[in-house]
Formats: sequence, C-alpha cells, structure tokens
Amino acid sequence: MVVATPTPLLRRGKKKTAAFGVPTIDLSDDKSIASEMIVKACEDYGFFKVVNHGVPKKVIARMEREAVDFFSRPVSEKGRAGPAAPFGYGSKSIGFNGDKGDLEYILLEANPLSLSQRAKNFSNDPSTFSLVTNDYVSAVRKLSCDILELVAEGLWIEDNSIFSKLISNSHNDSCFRVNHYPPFIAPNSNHNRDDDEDELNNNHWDLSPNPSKSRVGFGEHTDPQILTILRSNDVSGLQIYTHDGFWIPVPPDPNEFFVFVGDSFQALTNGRFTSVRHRVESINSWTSRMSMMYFAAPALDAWISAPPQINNIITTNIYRPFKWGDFKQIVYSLRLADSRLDYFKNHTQS
Ligand SMILES: C=C1C[C@]23C[C@@]1(O)CC[C@H]2[C@@]12CC[C@H](O)[C@@](C)(C(=O)O1)[C@H]2[C@@H]3C(=O)O
Ligand SMILES: O=C(O)CCC(=O)C(=O)O
Ligand SMILES: [Fe+2]
Repeated sequence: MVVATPTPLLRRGKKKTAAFGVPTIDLSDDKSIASEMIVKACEDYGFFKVVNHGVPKKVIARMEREAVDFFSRPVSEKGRAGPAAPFGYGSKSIGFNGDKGDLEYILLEANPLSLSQRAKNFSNDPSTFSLVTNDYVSAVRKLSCDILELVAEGLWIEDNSIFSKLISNSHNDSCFRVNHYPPFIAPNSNHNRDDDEDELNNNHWDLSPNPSKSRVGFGEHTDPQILTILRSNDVSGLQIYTHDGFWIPVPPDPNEFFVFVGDSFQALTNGRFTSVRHRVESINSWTSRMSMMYFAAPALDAWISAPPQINNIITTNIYRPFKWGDFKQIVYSLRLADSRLDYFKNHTQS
C-alpha cells in the first residue's frame, strides 16, 4: 500500500491541486492488516481504493453496458424517465435547489422492488435491466458490508456488525446513481482524438470552445450516507479535497472501487472519520466519463449515533443522535456544497 503525503504538483490560479498515492487496501490481505489500513485511510482522507474486492468483472461490465445503452438513446426518450425527483433521469440539474453540472444521470432506489418498477423507464428489456442492476447493487452492498466489518474490527469494537447491520437491514435506504459526463475539450488545447475511443452518444452535447480550461461536472460536496462505493470508466475528472487544503485528482481505475466516508459515518465515529469533500471537473477528454455510485444508507428510522466504544479518547459527543430520515430531509433542503452535519452539532460544540 502507498500512502504518500500530498506534495504540491501544480497550481492553477488560486486553486491548489496536488498528486498523491491513493491509499490502496488489498481485501485479500490478512484481515488485521486490512482493517488497520482502512481505519487509517478513513481517518487521514475519508477515502481509499480497494483491490481484490470480489465483485466479478462480468457484473460490472453488464451494468456498464445497460447504462451505456440508456445514455445512448435519443434525448426525447431519456427525458421520459425524468425529471429526477430525486429518482429517475436527470440532466444538468442536481437536487432541488439550483445546483447545476455538466452531466446527465440516473438515480435509483437500490431495493429490488423499486428497481423492478422503474426498469421499464430505462430499457426495452426491463427484466434484464432490473436483474443486472440488482446483481450489481447486491455485489457492492456486500462489499460495503465487508468494509464496514473491517472498520469495526480496526476500531476494536467487539460486535463487528455494528455498522454493517445498518445497511444490510431490509429497510435500508441505499441508492444507486450512474453519472455520464460529456466529452470536454478546452480551447487551444492540442488534445487529439484517439481512434479507438468507444464514444457514447454526444450528439446533444456542446463541444464548442469554452472560455475555461475545465468545466464543473459535479460540484464539490460530501456524500450524506455512511459509505459510497464508486466505480468509473477510464476517464478522469474526480478530485478529492484533503485536510491540508489540496484538491487532488484521482486517477481512474475501471477494475477497482473507490470508497468515500459519508457524513453519517463521520457522525457514527464521533468525528474520528471525516466525510471527504469531492467534485468532478471535466478535463480534456474526447470520451465521456461514466461513473456508478452505490450510496450505502440505513433505514429512514435508524438512529445515527456514535457507539460508546468509539469514545475511548474523546468523551464528548460532537453530534446529537439523529434519525437518517431527519438528516435526509435537511440534506434535500440544502445546496450541494453545504455542510449539513453542522445542523446536528451539540450546542456545546463551536
Ligand atoms: C443538491 C442536492 C443533490 C443531492 C441532495 C442535495 O440537496 C444535497 C446532496 C446531494 C447528494 C450528493 C450525494 C449523492 O449523489 C446524492 C444522491 C445524495 O444523497 O446527496 C445527491 C443528492 C441528489 O442528487 O439527489
Ligand atoms: O461522478 C463521479 O465520479 C462522482 C459523483 C458524485 O460524487 C456523486 O454522484 O455523489
Ligand atoms: Fe459524491
């Protein structure tokens, strides 16, 4: 595993960016090693990559194919699966409060019933779409549970299912999103189109010169859930924000998964882990970026509160216990970039 300290690489205007070695956890390693490394990555960055994750390549490839097929449809057809409210097909608008991004997306509830009910909006072969999506979601849910069990072990909590049971609960409120970012070529760039690029439908995207060198794909934010499991194709754009104030580009890796600590995990660990701010900037590419995120969330009536075992050093609770459903309401009343956990801080905290 490489965990390098971020070192400044390039500066653009006032924006600080840097390169670093993404903490990488090999899930085939000895459990005690993997669990210790995951806890360290969650504390240092709230972000890491997992390899030897056990999700079959075929499951990923079939999900990707379904999503490519959907995004390749004519705009008028895709529009019938929207607007996202919040579930469904969305284009350029994110959430209900005016956030915009250069992307189109599918947002779905990750439970089998809802997936099968919505499948007809996304495919001419709904039963295959729902089967493939279910297989993908089940595989990444299992991966989330494995990671959460390792976290509990790394924190020396006796009940290693203390976190995983929140998302394996049959009423879990997890969701699944596929984002599709159009190609972007900055003006005056010498970027050449590769012949072998398997380009997704781009007939409705504006590829004319843009005055800036990059475009906002998905604005900066933290994910509200417990964990996010992300897989993308080979096109870059994802950046994470580190504690020392750097935006770090994350090199894509289509065979592996990236894991993000979400706000609810920050609260469940009484601030020992921090949810990682991240964003997507479209940077020179003739091909589109496609990413798939599984957002692991508990049931709406589940309490988010740090177990006493977390508090072996700091004994004050930073956050008031809250129900996931109440937190979600606040989340949807706010903008993408807002710090929503602040609403649940104990009054004694500054
Ligand atoms: C602007 C918004 C979109 C979002 C809900 C919110 O009000 C603030 C958080 C956003 C976010 C970010 C992570 C996930 O992509 C997401 C599904 C989530 O749970 O919170 C989105 C929400 C969304 O796009 O509906
Ligand atoms: O598309 C990506 O790579 C990340 C998107 C994201 O952060 C989100 O959908 O919450
Ligand atoms: Fe996110």
